[in-house]
Amino acid sequence: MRVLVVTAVDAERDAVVRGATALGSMPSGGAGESAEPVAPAEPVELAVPGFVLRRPAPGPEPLVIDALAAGVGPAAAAAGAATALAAAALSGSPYGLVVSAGIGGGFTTPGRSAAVGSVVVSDAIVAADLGAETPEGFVPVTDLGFGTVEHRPPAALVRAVAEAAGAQRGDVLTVSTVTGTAERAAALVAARPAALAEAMEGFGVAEAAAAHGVPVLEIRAVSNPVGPRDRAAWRIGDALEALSGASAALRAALRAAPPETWGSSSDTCGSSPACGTRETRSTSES
Ligand SMILES: O=C(O)c1cccc(C(=O)CC[C@H]2O[C@@H](n3cnc4c(=O)[nH]cnc43)[C@H](O)[C@@H]2O)c1
Repeated sequence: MRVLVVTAVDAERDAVVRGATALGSMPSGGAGESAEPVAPAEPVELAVPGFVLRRPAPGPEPLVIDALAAGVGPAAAAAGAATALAAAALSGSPYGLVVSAGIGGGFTTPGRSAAVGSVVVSDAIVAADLGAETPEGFVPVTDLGFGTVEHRPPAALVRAVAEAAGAQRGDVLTVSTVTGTAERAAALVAARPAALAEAMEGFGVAEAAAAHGVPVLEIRAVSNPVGPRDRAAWRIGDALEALSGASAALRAALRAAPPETWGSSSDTCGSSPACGTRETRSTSES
């Protein structure tokens, strides 16, 4: 299977490549075996129009992981993901999974919270601010009769990756404006009580994946709490380290839980018109 991991910036992409390469360099069974690891091979660079993909050295399993830094925000993420997906489909080797990965903010809710340095795997990828402001409050685009505001990864895959990564599962919100007040953080959680993390790219990646009929997942390593702006509280190094670990876990989970175990109930596309008909999605559904 081929997997496309989309990050915002180079530092995140490199953390993903480091993690995915570490397990790939194990001689046979992966992490935990006593045999000496071989020296990891250098990642390979591949050009797609407008972007460069990095491919960690492959492991023994028939799994190819490509990592792409597409830029910050949902529009850049969607453009990068869609370009790579289209190039792969046209080359006759479509991706079987797309992952939005990077650092993010962690919510603190009455029931549970995502601490700095921890990892969140998405039960749902949610466009939290896609809609209209009205005198009665925020109205999501779906209530206006358009599109979708949520994509749901295959539940079995979410469980497998979260377990392998020692991560929490929860909703990951995509915002175009980083939350900077306690009031806004509380409003987001009130609208979406299962929210555990916030970032700026997941929904864009998910829309591109849905347009190609490919399952999607989001992994966020928490670099800061969601709430009042406090740059001094950021722990980007710790989060990138956690992202690396989660990328190794992703590779291990995909070995243990290949696509045929994900079940047929993935509602990645939901009712989104972006998914099109089965015919328009057929290039990557084999
Ligand atoms: O200047 C600020 O106060 C500020 C606060 C949080 C994040 C930023 C960014 O510019 C980071 C954007 C980048 O990192 C991801 N990210 C990390 N933490 C968050 C967050 O709390 N909310 C949303 N996005 C976050 C994001 O996906 C971008 O790729 C600036």
